[in-house]
Amino acid sequence: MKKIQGVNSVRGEVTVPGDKSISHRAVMFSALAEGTTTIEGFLPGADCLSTISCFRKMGIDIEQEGEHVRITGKGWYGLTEPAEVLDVGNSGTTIRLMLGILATQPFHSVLVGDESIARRPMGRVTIPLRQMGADIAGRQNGGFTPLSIRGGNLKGIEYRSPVSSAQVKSAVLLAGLQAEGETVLYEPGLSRDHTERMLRSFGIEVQSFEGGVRVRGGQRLVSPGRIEVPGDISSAAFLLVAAAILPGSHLMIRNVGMNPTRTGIIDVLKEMGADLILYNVRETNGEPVADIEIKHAPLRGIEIGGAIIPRLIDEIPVISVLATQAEGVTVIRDAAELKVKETNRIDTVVAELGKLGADIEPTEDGMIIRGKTRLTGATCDSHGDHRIGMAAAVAALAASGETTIQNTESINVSFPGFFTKLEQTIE
Ligand SMILES: O=C(O)C1=C[C@@H](OP(=O)(O)O)[C@@H](O)[C@H](O)C1
Ligand SMILES: C=C(OP(=O)(O)O)C(=O)O
Repeated sequence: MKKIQGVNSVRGEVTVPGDKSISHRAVMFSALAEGTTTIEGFLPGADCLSTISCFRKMGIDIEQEGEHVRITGKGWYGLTEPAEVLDVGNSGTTIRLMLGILATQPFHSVLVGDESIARRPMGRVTIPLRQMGADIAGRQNGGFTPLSIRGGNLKGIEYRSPVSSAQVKSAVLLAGLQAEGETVLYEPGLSRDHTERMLRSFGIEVQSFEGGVRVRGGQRLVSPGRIEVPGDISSAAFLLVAAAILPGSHLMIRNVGMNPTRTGIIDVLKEMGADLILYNVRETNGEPVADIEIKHAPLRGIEIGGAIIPRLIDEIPVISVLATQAEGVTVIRDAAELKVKETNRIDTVVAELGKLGADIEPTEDGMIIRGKTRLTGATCDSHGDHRIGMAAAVAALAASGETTIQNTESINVSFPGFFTKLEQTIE
C-alpha cells in the first residue's frame, strides 16, 4: 500500500532500470550459448528473476548481484531435465519464450505461474509448437497453465500468427533454430524485434522481411561476451507522462532503449504536444539508445490505433492517464490484446482512473477518454498488475489531495525502486 499526494511538477535528471524484454532474452540466450556472458544493466525485477530461477533449475550456473549477471553457457543442449516445476511467477515473456526453447529439448518439464498467468492464453504458442512436433499437455488442451512439455525432433513450419506478438514470434523462432529445415513466421503487424537483434549478436542468421521472419534450423549460439542492457522505455514512460502532464516539469532521462518497435510512446507524446527532444542517439549491442529531455506543454487529444499499437502496447495504461490531461478526445482502438495482459487492462484502467474522476469509457478494443479533467485523490488498486499500479501513481501526482494505491508490491515485476525514483523528481 502506498499513499501519494498531488504535486506541482517533476524535475531533474534520472535513469530507469534495465529493459525487461532485453534482460529476459540476455539470460536465456547466454544460458544456451557456448561461452561465458556478462550482462550489465540487467533488470533485477521479479519477472527477470523468474527467468533466472527457471534456468538455474535446468542446471545453468548464474551469478546475479543487482544489475550484474554472469552466466556460464553450456550450449543449446546443455540444459538438464528439471527435477522441480518451473515457476514463471507473473511473467508471460518467461513462459512463452521458454516454451519455444523447451520444445527443442529431449526432456520433460512442467510449467506453472501465478493466478494471473493461469488466466493468460498459451494456445498462441502451444498450437504452433505442437505443429512443429512438440509434445505438450495442459489445462484446456494446452491452452492454459499448468503445462507440461517434452520436446525434440522438430520440423520447421510456416506459421501465420493471428496476433502481433513478440512472445509468439520468439517462441516459434527459438524452436525453429533446432528444427529440421526452415521456419517462417508471419505476423499481422511488426512486434518488438529484440529476439532477432540479440540472436544476431550471438552469431545466428535471422532474416527479417516485410510481414515476417525466417530462420534455418541447426544453428549454434556463441556468446558475444558482454551485453549491456539499456534502460526500459516502458518504465521511462511513467516518468515521461508525469513530466508531460504536470506544469513546470522538466526531466532528463538518460540511457533509454529507443528500438523503433518500442517508441510508439515517443510518437504519441509528440503528437499530443509534449516538448520532447532526444539527445546522444547511439547503439549498444545492436539496440538504439538515447537520452530524453521532456518539458511540460499544453496537450491535445489524438486517435491511437493500427500499426502503432504493438509499438506502445504496454504503455497504454499510462497513455490513458496522459489523455485525461489533454484537451479534447483521445480514442484508443485496435488494442484488444490489452484484455490478455497481467489483467484485462481495458477494465482495470477504466475502473482505476474512473475512481480518480477521469472521463473514460471502455470499447471493444480500446478506450475513449475525454479531457482535460480535474482528478481527485481516491483509493485505487493495482489488481496485482505492475503497470496499473504505476499508472495510478502517475495519475495521483496530478490529482488534488491524497491517493492510496493498494497492492503496490506488484510494481517490483518491472520497476523495482519506482516510488524512490519518483520521489527524487518531485518538487
Ligand atoms: O516479448 C516481450 O518481451 C514482450 C512482448 C509483449 O507481449 P506480446 O508478445 O504478448 O505482445 C509485451 O506486452 C510484454 O510486456 C513483453
Ligand atoms: C505484459 C507484460 O509482460 P509479460 O507479458 O511478460 O507478463 C508487461 O510487462 O506489461
